[in-house]
Amino acid sequence: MSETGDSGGFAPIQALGRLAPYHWSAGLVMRGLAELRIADQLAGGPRTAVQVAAAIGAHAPSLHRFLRVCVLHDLVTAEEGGRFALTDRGALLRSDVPSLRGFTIAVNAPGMTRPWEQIADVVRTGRPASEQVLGTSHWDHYAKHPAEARAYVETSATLSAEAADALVRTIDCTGVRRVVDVGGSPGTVLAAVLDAAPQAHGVLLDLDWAVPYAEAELARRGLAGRTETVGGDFRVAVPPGGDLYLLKNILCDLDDDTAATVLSVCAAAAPAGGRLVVVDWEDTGDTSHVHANDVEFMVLTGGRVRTGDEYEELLRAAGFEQVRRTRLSGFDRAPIVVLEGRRGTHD
Ligand SMILES: C[S@@+](CC[C@H](N)C(=O)[O-])C[C@H]1O[C@@H](n2cnc3c(N)ncnc32)[C@H](O)[C@@H]1O
Repeated sequence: MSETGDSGGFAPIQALGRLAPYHWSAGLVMRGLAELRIADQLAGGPRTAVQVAAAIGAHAPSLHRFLRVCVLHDLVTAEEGGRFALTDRGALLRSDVPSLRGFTIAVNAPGMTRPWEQIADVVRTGRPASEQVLGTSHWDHYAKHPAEARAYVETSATLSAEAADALVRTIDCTGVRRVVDVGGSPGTVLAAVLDAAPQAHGVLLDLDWAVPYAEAELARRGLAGRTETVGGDFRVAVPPGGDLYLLKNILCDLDDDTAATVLSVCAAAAPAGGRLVVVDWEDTGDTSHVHANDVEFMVLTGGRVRTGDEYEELLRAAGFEQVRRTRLSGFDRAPIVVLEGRRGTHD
């Protein structure tokens, strides 16, 4: 807000009027820009809508009108001669460099946006909306919508890469022989652990639809010979005999009862003394970006972001002892906690 009480040159009511319409929001405009691969076309320099439309096979007058809305979200700028230039923000939607293009498409896909349309109901009832609006759970929706699944998995790989590198600097991988990554697709985290533990073999469990993505990634990383993949439901069973069980960003998607079930399933599969490592968003008490993730889980799956104490309590209740807690460095805006426990010797 400026000193005069304006917001971006608008009176508050006008500013809110421009913020309120969901379908004008940066998210959906970015999704259009990303799907049309417009940023790729502008990466080499400013071009007119006619030039871009010819390259991407679009209706030039409509593209021109759409690009003017992209200007409002600082994705492009309008230049002389009717040309549009890419901004630094818009460049993050290119498809030919590591970018947030996949993320933008994935988080604005119907599997995510349609449950969010029920936000008032979710808040009223305390129940997630996916089943009600999609007719299936959040994760099973991907089995029926491969394009959304692909965008989600690509995003997951991009977003997990940095955390996976931080994780292998945080936990001790010395002497690990058999790592079981529970809900591990697309394999980014398992690959990082196996790179840090060259003596280890890896097993990745995920839902059937997600397994091929993990297989492709593990093969791409040259790890096909050191890994096996299993399709299944971690609420029912996980592969036995691991000396290290990994659950990264799994508990945040689960309500307390299901989280307790999954941890008990892991405890039953692990040998006495077997290690469990939970890596997840942490509610540190301060308002942070993690609270947006928290509401996302509330809406989509009924999960939630927990405090370190809450995670620790879940681990201990499932029979994991000697619980140690640390945090991944470099994730201050959305803290990520790491809890390590060992399965007790008693059953
Ligand atoms: C938020 S992602 C985390 C992926 C990975 N651990 C990471 O951090 O990159 C959750 C994963 O759990 C898998 N998943 C969800 N429900 C599952 C279930 N009931 N059984 C097995 N996997 C499941 C999803 O398919 C997805 O790959």
